[in-house]
Amino acid sequence: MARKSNGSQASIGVIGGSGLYDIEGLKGVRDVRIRTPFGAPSDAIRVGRLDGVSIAFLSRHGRGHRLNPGEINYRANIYALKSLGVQRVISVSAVGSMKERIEPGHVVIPDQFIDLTKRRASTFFEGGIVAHVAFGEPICSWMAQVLAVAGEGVGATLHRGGTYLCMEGPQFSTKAESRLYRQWGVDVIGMTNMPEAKLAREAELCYATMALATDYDCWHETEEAVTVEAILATLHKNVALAKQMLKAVMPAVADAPACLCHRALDNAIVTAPASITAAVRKKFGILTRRVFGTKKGAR
Ligand SMILES: CSC[C@H]1O[C@H](OP(=O)(O)O)[C@H](O)[C@@H]1O
Ligand SMILES: Nc1ncnc2[nH]cnc12
Repeated sequence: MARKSNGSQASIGVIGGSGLYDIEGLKGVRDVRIRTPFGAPSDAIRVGRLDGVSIAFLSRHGRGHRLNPGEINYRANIYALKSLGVQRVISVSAVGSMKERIEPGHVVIPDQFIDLTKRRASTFFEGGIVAHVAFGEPICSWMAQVLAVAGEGVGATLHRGGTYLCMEGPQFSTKAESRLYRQWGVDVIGMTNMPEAKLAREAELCYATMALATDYDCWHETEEAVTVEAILATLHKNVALAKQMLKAVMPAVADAPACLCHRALDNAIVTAPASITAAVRKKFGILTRRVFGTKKGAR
């Protein structure tokens, strides 16, 4: 069950991407500024209730869209959500379509990722503690299912499953790259879901993405190559749909059953407990408390 709001706590986190800088209809709103051992998140986190369900909303690029995809402190964002009690994260993202059948305006719920990012901190587990979490199924299948049902319920043209390729950016792809990714079978392209999804898994949070197609990137022979102008035009329409989907999905997410995502660190930490210093244990507090607390340390 979702934890009901006790002021600054929420069990569901929403990370709003391009075009989604706020959520309408939140009641009892509080903006919480959080400092984490990994630095500052993209913005203050807005905590409130949507139809009685407590949620924490974070603008990925910051309000006003101040951070490019490579500048986002993904570790701080995920850590900050975890520190508010969040257990499930819904990511909302603008993406380019790599398939003819995925038209701008459609919604994709990806189930796989290809990570081509190059210069981002992509793990919490370094500097004295090593962990290797399983990532063969990077998306929480239960969350993906309820997002799909919510999308279909509000009339979205929705594609269940698909591979999201995450590029470094901030420049868009070359045509050669775009054609290559199509040969790989990629469905959508974006710049932000990696390492976000990896970090969510390390933090034992469920994670699923509502990917809003805004353009056909630059591979398409007859459509114009992607521009920010075209993306923003489609985004304004998409964002209304995203907000409807978020509202529709909340009751189901709030009543979610226990999930394996919440045990991702079971058997993942390889550092011998005796080798983990007190300072490292302190820094990793909320991330490792469950495993160290229940197992008297990892193997
Ligand atoms: C302004 S379009 C390009 C921008 O939009 C996507 O971000 P997000 O996933 O946060 O919606 C894409 O990855 C780029 O960062
Ligand atoms: N074509 C594209 N490439 C990368 N990120 C995007 N976000 C939206 N459209 C995109």
